[in-house]
Amino acid sequence: MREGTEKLEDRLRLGERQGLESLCHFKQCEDLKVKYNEEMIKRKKLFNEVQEAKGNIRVFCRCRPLNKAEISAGCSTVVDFDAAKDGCLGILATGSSKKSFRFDRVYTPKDDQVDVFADASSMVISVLDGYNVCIFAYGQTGTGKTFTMEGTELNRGVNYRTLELLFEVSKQRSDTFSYDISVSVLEVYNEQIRDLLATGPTSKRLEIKQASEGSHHVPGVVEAKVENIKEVWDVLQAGSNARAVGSNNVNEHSSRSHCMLSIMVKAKNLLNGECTKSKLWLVDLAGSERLAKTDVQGERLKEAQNINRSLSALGDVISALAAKSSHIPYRNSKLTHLLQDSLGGDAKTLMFVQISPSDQDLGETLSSLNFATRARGVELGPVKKQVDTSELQKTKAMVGF
Ligand SMILES: Nc1ncnc2c1ncn2[C@@H]1O[C@H](COP(=O)(O)OP(=O)(O)OP(=O)(O)O)[C@@H](O)[C@H]1O
Repeated sequence: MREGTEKLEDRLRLGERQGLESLCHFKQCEDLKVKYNEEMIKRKKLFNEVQEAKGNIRVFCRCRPLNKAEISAGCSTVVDFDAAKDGCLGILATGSSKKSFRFDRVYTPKDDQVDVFADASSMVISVLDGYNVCIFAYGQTGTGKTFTMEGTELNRGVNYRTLELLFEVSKQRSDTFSYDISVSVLEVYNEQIRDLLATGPTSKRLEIKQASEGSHHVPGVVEAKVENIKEVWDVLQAGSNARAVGSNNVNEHSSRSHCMLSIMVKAKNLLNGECTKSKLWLVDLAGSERLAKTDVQGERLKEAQNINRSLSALGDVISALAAKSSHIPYRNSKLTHLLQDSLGGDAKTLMFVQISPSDQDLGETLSSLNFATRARGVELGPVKKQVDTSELQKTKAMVGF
């Protein structure tokens, strides 16, 4: 009898434990369901934002503050931010006339790096969903292109924040997706491509090739696989240092070359085996100001001609896209040829047009704003994922489809 009671008690304890376990399991399922629904709402929001972004080149305009030299020289501000919240910007041209411009966003000198990146983040994340993306900063020297893209150690810019966000989102999605992220850092100077991550002597000329599936790449360029944000910082620093090594005057040199960070993403959907390959370009362009022909000669003249040529080529590509021309002249410069997959077609493009507030820079400011206005009119093609079908076929074969 006593033995029977003990057995009964054991069975009750076992039943209680199993009951608790299934309750826990139920609770876990409920938590997962909530998490799943939250994730789906987030994805839908992102999808809507990306859909909204399709169909044109988005243009964000950012104006830096007047600098110390300008203040002590008594320069005045020609930019009117009264309607900046609505994407409108006024430029007080000569006399009392005012010229108005409209962009997707307008940032005043008071807006910080966090404000700027918040608006770019949905486009950045879409690279994890298989879209090609290009974000570039355009403008006169000294207007803050490098500040927006690279930032400073204490005030990091779009490049670092992009990778930080990509790691964060890929971690959140680790139940359903696996991601491989690698990074290349290139510089285009005088129409020559330089690999800023290459170590040792690099006498080899780097050229752009088209792969069989149509995408463009530079054979031989270092693609550094990055697993976490610490590694990213090291890679970005290595690129930045290499840029400095190649020149006597870093700032001078940086205004005369295009610095291009390429982030390659290979994604695998763990549920259906679908694989995508996509690329995100983050580009700090050379200064867009036109130098008077009489002011420059020798090496400086060659630099200026190459910058003019490549920025004109960028303008021509944008115009051809706007005109829905059957031929888009990507190959007229190294810059546009490199960006080919991420400019036009089914890619998403974001341009930061950087301006100075100073009356001394009025001419260059108007020229940059006109360039950006033309770019904003460009309609791109339908949104399509860069599905890597070879990987999909491999996975399907493995699971016996
Ligand atoms: N929004 C901003 N807020 C505060 N300082 C800024 C801002 N934008 C630019 N600056 C400062 O202005 C100076 C010039 O900026 P930066 O070097 O980024 O210009 P740039 O357009 O990249 O020039 P370059 O073409 O010569 O490379 C830097 O000292 C930078 O810190």
